[in-house]
Amino acid sequence: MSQVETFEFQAEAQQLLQLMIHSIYSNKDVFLRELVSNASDALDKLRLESLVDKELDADTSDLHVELVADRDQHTLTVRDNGIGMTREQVIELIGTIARSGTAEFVDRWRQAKHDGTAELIGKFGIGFYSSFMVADRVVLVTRRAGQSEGTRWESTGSDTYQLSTVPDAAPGTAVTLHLKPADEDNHLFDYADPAVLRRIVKRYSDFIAWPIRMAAPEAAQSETLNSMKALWSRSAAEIKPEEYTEFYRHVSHDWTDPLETIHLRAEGALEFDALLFLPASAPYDLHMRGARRGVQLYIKRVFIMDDCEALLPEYLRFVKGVVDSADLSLNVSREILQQDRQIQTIRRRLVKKVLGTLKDMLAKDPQRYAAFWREFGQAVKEGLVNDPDNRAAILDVVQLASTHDLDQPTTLRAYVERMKPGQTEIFHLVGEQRGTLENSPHLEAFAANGVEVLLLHDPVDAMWVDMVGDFDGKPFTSASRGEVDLKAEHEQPPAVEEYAELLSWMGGRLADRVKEVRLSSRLTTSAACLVTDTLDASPALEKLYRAMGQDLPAAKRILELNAQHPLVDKLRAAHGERGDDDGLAETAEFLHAMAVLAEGGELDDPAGFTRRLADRLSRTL
Ligand SMILES: Nc1ncnc2c1ncn2[C@@H]1O[C@H](COP(=O)(O)OP(=O)(O)OP(=O)(O)O)[C@@H](O)[C@H]1O
Repeated sequence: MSQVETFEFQAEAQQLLQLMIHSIYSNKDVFLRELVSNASDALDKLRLESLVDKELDADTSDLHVELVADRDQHTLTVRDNGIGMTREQVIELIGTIARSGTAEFVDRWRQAKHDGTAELIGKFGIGFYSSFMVADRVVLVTRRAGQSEGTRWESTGSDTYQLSTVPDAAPGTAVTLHLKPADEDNHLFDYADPAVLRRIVKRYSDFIAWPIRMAAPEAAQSETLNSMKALWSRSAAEIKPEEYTEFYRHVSHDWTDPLETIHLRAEGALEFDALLFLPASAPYDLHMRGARRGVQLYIKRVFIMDDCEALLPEYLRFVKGVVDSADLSLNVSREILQQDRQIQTIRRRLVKKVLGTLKDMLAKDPQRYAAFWREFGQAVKEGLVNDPDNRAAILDVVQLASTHDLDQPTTLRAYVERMKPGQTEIFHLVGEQRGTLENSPHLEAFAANGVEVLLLHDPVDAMWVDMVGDFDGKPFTSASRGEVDLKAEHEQPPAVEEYAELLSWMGGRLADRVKEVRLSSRLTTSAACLVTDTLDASPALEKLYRAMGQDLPAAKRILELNAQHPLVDKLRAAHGERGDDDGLAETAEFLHAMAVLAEGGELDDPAGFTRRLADRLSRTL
């Protein structure tokens, strides 16, 4: 054997390994599912690569996974004759946490001092490292298809691993676990016992498309442990819920149960099977750029690719599963797929099916739907912007916070049913913080008149609400834009003439910041608020565009004053007596600053504001 070199695991990989070794995760059997899953992926990859690259020197005549249990040595080997890994790949894939964002996530998780690993494990698959739940030493020997030499990797799961070159390695990958002693109280079984292995494979890996064989010491022939039936091609009536769950875990690398299973079999002109899942909780990278998305694509049971983006729009990126089409060419590439008419038709069907499933869930099980919405609602709302064809179906399943009941989000349908006689618009208020919205001065007259307002505080809300226009013929109208006309009975007509001079003087004084100063019909208790002119973009939308790197010039707002407020009334009287002086100008500035703060905005000169306010207050004492 060649020289042995020692390497250090990447720091985050070490942390993850420690979590595995000291795992309190009770179900240790799942290590085998992870290893078989990796082996099955490696077989898929080799078959695909040999189809694409006719020159590849690889034998694909008997692709399979093999379990070799040695009770005397107390070892278990999981072997595949799949694609294998090069030395560099072993270092990259096994020595580090390769997937972007995962390392950062583990770090943040540790810093937040979360205890327990079950939840962490649920956030993303641990894969190969789960071997260290059951073994105190792991040896991996692998040879990449087309290469002449193999690589041996060995580790006890501490800080380092050893690498060496193996000239005569068999093609594919063999992982040998030096098993920890069985400790059934701790759910650690004898994984060199064929009966235990049979049970685990049947339970977790039955649907794997490749044979999983076990050499039977007493018999000449090895036995195949799994039925190998592609789950999606079986009829839904004969599939047990556990089978769906295990399949979900296999495709999603999630260790929890799916929230919903969608099994679709399309027949006729375009034939395809789809088995889709809605996860119970969002992955940590749901809102990160470049996160993995899409489902697996199979063509006539042959695995073609993971993360096939062309099959589902980005706003449904959390959907996991498999699509198997009967009619595509095996030579497809990602670029071709985007253009392919059949793929587009399948995609349309899948989107309709997913949105239809959401609608049913909302009607039949609102509580479960609420859990779904908490996790994925923000992503679904992106569809209102990006998928105009399905806008109506998305609007049907949207849940929004509302002043009607601050603890329970509402559907738009329920809002419309509660609209007051004569109310023709759906009112909403967009902002960044839910709390700021709830207390916003813009809501005062709405509250006084019992008119419900939707509180939209997700970044994407600012975008869709302007784009969508209406629901059920009722336009979306911002509570902080243009004039409001609530036709309140108690309201006194604003004393426009009395205020004309004050308004025009203040308009001049604040001209660099506001378009106009006018009397408000939306305030009952606050002195002032800022509103957006009818055709201007809301500040939330401006901010969103800026965050996306598009510089939208800031539109000036309109300052509205409450004529019933003593401060405004006294300012009018003082201005009538004294005209323009510095003290009054400062009060005008204060009114503007208060309006900015009340809607959660930022002052241009917060330090100057507090200095002037402190001066003022000290004079009142
Ligand atoms: N038997 C194998 N044959 C070839 N490559 C493998 C094998 N086992 C693991 N790998 C490579 O190592 C990578 C890391 O494996 P690991 O099980 O840690 O994570 P994963 O399967 O990618 O995802 P997850 O962590 O979500 O399970 C795999 O993506 C694959 O590229």
